[in-house]
Amino acid sequence: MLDVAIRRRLGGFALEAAFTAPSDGVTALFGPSGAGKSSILAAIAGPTTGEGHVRLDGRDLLALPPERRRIGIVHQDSRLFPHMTVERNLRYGLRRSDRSGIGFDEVVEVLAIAPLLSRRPATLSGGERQRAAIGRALLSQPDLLLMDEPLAALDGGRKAEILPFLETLKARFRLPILYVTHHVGEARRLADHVVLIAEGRVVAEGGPELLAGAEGEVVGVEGDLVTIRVSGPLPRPGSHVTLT
Ligand SMILES: Nc1ncnc2c1ncn2[C@@H]1O[C@H](COP(=O)(O)OP(=O)(O)OP(=O)(O)O)[C@@H](O)[C@H]1O
Repeated sequence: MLDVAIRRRLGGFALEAAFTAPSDGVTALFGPSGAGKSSILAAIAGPTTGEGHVRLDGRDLLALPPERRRIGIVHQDSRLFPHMTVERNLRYGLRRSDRSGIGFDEVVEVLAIAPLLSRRPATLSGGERQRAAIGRALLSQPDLLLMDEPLAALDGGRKAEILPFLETLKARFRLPILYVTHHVGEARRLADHVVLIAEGRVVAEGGPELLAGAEGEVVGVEGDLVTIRVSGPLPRPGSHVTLT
């Protein structure tokens, strides 16, 4: 199990978040813009500057320097090395690791990267770049995978293209994955566990049924009222959905 308790002051923003996540499967950190989701990931992966702990199966990762925590990160923009082919980007991740568990061929197969191996990032579509970035993160043999809105830069069609890959990788690699999003559909489709964040705090935590009946994008949380902006030909645009 992953047990997170973080307290940080970031300028005028107070982050005080505590939640648990299963050691296998996707935990969606879900909430409106500015809620503190990315700051939680930064606190887990970055230098230890505040109070708290991030215990993975009882071991506190914050007691280790960031480079020894075995955390893989996928950002909204792929951050692949532009001068390297996809294959060299992937092997870079592999080389950094002194363990072998997740294999190169397996990652290439699961993410269907084989046709992209000899190409450079600038020649790839946004979705292809993200698949390569996910592959690189997996090949660093992480004990924990952090994904910070990995689909946010993609349009609807590209998003739909990547979601099945994410479903396969969570089933295949059996890692704890913290997945930041403010899209209900993504959270509901991928998450085994949902943590709702607002104003630096956890306001609700539970199974994906927490999001049953909601569709769209979270724009606000106040007490029990979660405001979702509904997009597309769905119920009534602007309608409010209460999650209890
Ligand atoms: N180093 C910092 N100094 C001052 N304020 C900060 C710092 N880092 C984050 N913040 C503030 O903390 C709040 C939370 O930001 P954060 O990026 O974690 O939110 P988020 O939920 O990830 O939002 P989004 O969905 O828009 O990415 C914001 O108000 C941000 O301005």
